[in-house]
Amino acid sequence: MNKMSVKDLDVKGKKVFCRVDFNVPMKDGEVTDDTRIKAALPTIEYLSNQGAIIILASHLGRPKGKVVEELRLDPVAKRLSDLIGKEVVKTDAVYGEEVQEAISKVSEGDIILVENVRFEAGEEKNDEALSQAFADLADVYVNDAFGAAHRAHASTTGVAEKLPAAAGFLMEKELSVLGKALENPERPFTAIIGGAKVKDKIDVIDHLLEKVDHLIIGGGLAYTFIKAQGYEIGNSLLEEDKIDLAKQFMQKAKDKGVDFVLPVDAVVADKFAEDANKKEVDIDQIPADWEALDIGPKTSEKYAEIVAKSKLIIWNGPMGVFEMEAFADGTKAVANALAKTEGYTVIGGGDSAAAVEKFGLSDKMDHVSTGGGASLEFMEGKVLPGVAALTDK
Ligand SMILES: Nc1ncnc2c1ncn2[C@@H]1O[C@H](COP(=O)(O)OP(=O)(O)O)[C@@H](O)[C@H]1O
Ligand SMILES: O=C(OP(=O)(O)O)[C@H](O)COP(=O)(O)O
Repeated sequence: MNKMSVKDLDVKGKKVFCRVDFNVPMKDGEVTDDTRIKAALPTIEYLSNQGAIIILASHLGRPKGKVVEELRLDPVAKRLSDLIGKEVVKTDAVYGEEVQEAISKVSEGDIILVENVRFEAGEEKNDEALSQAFADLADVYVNDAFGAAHRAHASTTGVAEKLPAAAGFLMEKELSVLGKALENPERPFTAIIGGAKVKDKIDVIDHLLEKVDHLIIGGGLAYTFIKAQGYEIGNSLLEEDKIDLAKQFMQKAKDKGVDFVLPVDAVVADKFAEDANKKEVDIDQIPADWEALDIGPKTSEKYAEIVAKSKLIIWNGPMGVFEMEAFADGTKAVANALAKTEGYTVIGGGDSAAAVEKFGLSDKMDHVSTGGGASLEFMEGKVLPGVAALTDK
């Protein structure tokens, strides 16, 4: 990467404004999954050991420029403190005097976490004054928030333009793994795309068709393709206005010699519910009043075979409605196939990462990205603003 690394900075005794992605799931004021906090520890520990004064900043949820009590970062500060074995000073302010005062009271190696940056209306607007207020707190900037790198906000891009700005270790690792995978893939290279909406995955499918040997489609978005092949899909998810595009993708795959793989069978249900009546049918046999909520066993087997012989596999999006146990088998089967393969496996964040975690298979994957939207945009070939804003080497 041609961007400055945290390793290139002399941070001893310096104030470092470090953007992290601590947008973690919470319930009843407790952090329920600390994966993202753990993922930022190497950078935080390094800065601390180097004798920097660390001012951490993150968003949590989407408070839209207002203070939302449940979205305060106090539980996150507590969990970070437990993980790192050191006090973390949490401020109620996002910037300004209260934060300056906290900074003046701590010593080298100490850690401050400011309040949820999205409590400020200027954050998502990439407001000049807020960016400057962040810059005024510190000598240098480090961005370790890969999960928010696709956002051009005050704490991800604005402030980066005002201070020497470097990538943290998590940011570097994410970019390096995803970058290597896409630029110089080991072959056969397989991408598995699932989830709900074709609309959201158009760019990624289009970009991946230029790169992969096998493109596997699962989840709700598969049925627009099945419909495009001329089959009845009942009440399955359909984006009518994307049928033509689905046809174009299948044609493009043919032209490029890409193996475009669609479900051959499905688990159909008579309603969208855990206790629905369900049955397995071939893909050309979906009954008119039923909907396909998971890939079927033949499809799972076929996908697992492709995964087994691939050298590199990227996965984004579940194969079915995995939140309901009755329709989780397809997603489980694909997760297990990835866990078993000798190929290098990359999980593209979001729902797939949650699924892999739920099945207890995260440790079996080579790389589980901390960014859903960010890894998707990266896979679309887009420049991430949070990365572009960092200082060139
Ligand atoms: N066959 C299906 N029918 C309806 N929803 C599905 C199906 N397969 C997967 N889903 C849903 O897709 C959602 C995940 O989609 P996701 O990948 O997060 O993004 P997107 O909605 O943008 O495609 C999950 O909540 C899952 O329940
Ligand atoms: O959780 C996040 O997104 P993700 O679920 O797509 O990884 C990031 O923290 C970005 O949050 P945002 O989509 O509210 O900007």
